[in-house]
Amino acid sequence: MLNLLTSTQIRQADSHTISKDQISSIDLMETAAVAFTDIFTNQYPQKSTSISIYCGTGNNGGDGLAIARQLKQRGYSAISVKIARFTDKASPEFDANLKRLAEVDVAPVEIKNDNFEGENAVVVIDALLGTGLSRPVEGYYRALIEFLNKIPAKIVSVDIPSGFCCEDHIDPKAAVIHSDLTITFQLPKINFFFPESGAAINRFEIADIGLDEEFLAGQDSHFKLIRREDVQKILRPRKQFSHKGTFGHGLIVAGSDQTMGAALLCAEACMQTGAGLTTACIPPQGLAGLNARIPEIMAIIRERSFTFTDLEKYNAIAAGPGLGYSEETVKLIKDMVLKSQVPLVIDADALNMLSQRLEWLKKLPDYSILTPHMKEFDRLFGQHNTWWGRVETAKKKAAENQLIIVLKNRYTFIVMPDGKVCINPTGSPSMSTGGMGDVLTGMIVSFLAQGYEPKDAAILGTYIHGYCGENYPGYICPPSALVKNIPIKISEIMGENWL
Ligand SMILES: NC(=O)C1=CN([C@@H]2O[C@H](COP(=O)(O)OP(=O)(O)OC[C@H]3O[C@@H](n4cnc5c(N)ncnc54)[C@H](OP(=O)(O)O)[C@@H]3O)[C@@H](O)[C@H]2O)[C@@H](O)CC1
Ligand SMILES: Nc1ncnc2c1ncn2[C@@H]1O[C@H](COP(=O)(O)OP(=O)(O)O)[C@@H](O)[C@H]1O
Ligand SMILES: [K+]
Repeated sequence: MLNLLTSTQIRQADSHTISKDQISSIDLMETAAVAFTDIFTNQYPQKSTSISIYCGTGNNGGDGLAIARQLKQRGYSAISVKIARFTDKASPEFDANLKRLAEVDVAPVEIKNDNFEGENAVVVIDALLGTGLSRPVEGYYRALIEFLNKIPAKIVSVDIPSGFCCEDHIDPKAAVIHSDLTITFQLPKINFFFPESGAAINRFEIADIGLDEEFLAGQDSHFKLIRREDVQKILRPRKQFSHKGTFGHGLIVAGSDQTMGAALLCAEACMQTGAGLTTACIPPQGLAGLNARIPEIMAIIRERSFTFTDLEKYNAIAAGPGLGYSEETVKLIKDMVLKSQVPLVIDADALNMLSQRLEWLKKLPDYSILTPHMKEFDRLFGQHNTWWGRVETAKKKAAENQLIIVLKNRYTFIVMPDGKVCINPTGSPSMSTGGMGDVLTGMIVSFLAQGYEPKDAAILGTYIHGYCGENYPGYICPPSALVKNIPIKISEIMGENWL
């Protein structure tokens, strides 16, 4: 997994690379400028595009000046450079790049107060402030950022949108550039994955600047980004002499009169993800639908006062999707919490029951997996004002109770009992449709049933769920369509190894 680092750690990686590879800071900046320009020119190949580059006087501004020179040398003819010179301080690399800019015949304009001139460029490159941000942005910088956010130009930020806080709580009132594209150096920054960054970051791309990989991987960090190769390493091919018993038996306790679809989606996801057997425990009204839609799935009919006498025959159990909240269902779930010998996947209504009975948290089998969305999470663990706060709480609760918490969003956070936070990169807004979480629960329980470790089941389920959704060729991805694609998508990820 990719080790995600704080701004301070990335600065240390810069310095380490400079001393180890015996390259100068100015040369590293040049590498960064070239890597940025390669991506930028792919996005904007038209050399007549009018481009204004706004530079601060630190190293982010130094990058901006080097990028201006690169663009000019590559034949971009309509380049203008604006320097926000609000203090007397300037970094040596900034000064050096300012001198080099004269070589390509670009004369920068200096901005010294908030008397900004109109800006007609089609593209603005934002190189005002980078990871050296040391305090909230105020004064002329704030005014300039607010000015740039109002003009119609597309904004491409260098490394981070100016004013962006790379880790810790994001202040919604902070002055920050609203970028269309952020081209970031070496590593995505931790807060790129937090929902509050949505205003500042529409999308980002990574420019490799050759920092020492070993050093980056060796830094202490709780945040890891899941990559395709991690998933490929975990997935096991199905062996020739395997049979349905090899792949486990998943039980789905779900569904009520009004929300039977949740049970059907969850059970189908379990089957399509490869469990040997899937049983859905549903009310009698769901039986006809289940048999008609998914004949592969067995049913246990849940009449009033139903209790399980044979829980031990299931290799994995999921509870909650569309289950409904009644005295009967609470009793059923309580029984499972106390009796199950295998980790449970707890979702939807079962999570809401848990939030009223927090004493169950300690009683759940170790490595049980909770799959809350934001509202379910706050119902469980209290109201949070920021996602950073939510993730901090998830780390604490996962450790205290030896649980895995799958906190769902655009980038789902999979929080492990040891405090590790694995961030899932896959998925798309086409997946924001009711029923999508039910499918995720079915996929996770399926991997558990097949014998994967709970932490691996959570990673596989979440990554592959998002992968199926992001590749769906349509404006929305209906959960019932996603579910049919799961087997093909798993073999696509596995490549030649799928059998
Ligand atoms: N060789 C390398 O290291 C490489 C670095 N690279 C690039 O360097 C960037 C980091 O550069 P950096 O450290 O110089 O910081 P940067 O973001 O330009 O700003 C610092 C200046 O801003 C000031 N300032 C801070 N907060 C402020 C505020 N709220 N409002 C107003 N001013 C504020 C601060 O002042 P001070 O805090 O000292 O008062 C200082 O003067 C990084 O993002 C990447 O783009 C790449 O080229 C790769 C190689
Ligand atoms: N914009 C998005 N980008 C990526 N994934 C998304 C997006 N919107 C929703 N999802 C995914 O879809 C699922 C929705 O789950 P949930 O809210 O529990 O749905 P439901 O309760 O309707 O089943 C989560 O796994 C979430 O990560
Ligand atoms: K910037």
